[in-house]
Amino acid sequence: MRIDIVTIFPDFFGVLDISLLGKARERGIIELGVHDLRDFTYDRHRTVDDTPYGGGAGMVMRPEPWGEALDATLTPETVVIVPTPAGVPFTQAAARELALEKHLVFTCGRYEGIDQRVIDYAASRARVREISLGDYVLNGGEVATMAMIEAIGRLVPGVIGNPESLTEESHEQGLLEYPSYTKPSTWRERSVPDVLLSGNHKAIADWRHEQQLERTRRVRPDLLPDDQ
Ligand SMILES: O=C(OCc1ccccc1)c1cn[nH]c1
Repeated sequence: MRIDIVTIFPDFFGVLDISLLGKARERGIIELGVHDLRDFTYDRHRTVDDTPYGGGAGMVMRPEPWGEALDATLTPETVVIVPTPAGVPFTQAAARELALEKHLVFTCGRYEGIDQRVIDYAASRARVREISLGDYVLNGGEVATMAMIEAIGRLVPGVIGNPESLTEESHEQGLLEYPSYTKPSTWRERSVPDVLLSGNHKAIADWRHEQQLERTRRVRPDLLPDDQ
């Protein structure tokens, strides 16, 4: 998979050289390109924003630099991901689907956002997904992009050593994950549930599923179909 990011803060993504994604890049499983939007401006001040038509507070990102940045990165098979509070909620299912794509381009908006014509133009050239991480507002798309790249990157085939560990995570079967324990079996007067020390794999699996249901009922009833 190739990932391109267009941003006015390219240094922000230096951290993607580290850890799991750093290794996936070394192994050639994921290719990453970070592009400074200002490299696609031609005025002396490398201007990327301007005042909004129709008035109102704040600034809007100008279309010209974005058009050039997209021309330099888009292919017909690209999925353009636009982090925005006005987007479709991001889910583990979306991460799984996007992990199978060949090419993702993340467009990091700042200020009040990107001129709408850029999104419309991109949609004439490639698939565009306007995605929200949650119902809150960040100053720009960079943090949201980092989170999505981590959620998607770890699902790209070959990135995680043991894909088995991916099947029992929260949200994988639509439920929250069961509580986990490791040595010592007693810690500060608190002991690990006996069933987990029993060696009875059926009882352990049943206990874990019940814990998933109980935790999901308590914390995220919205995830449960009405009959559970
Ligand atoms: O703030 C966000 O994206 C950055 C952004 C993009 C466009 C205009 C303002 C801010 C965001 C919140 N949830 N998911 C994404």
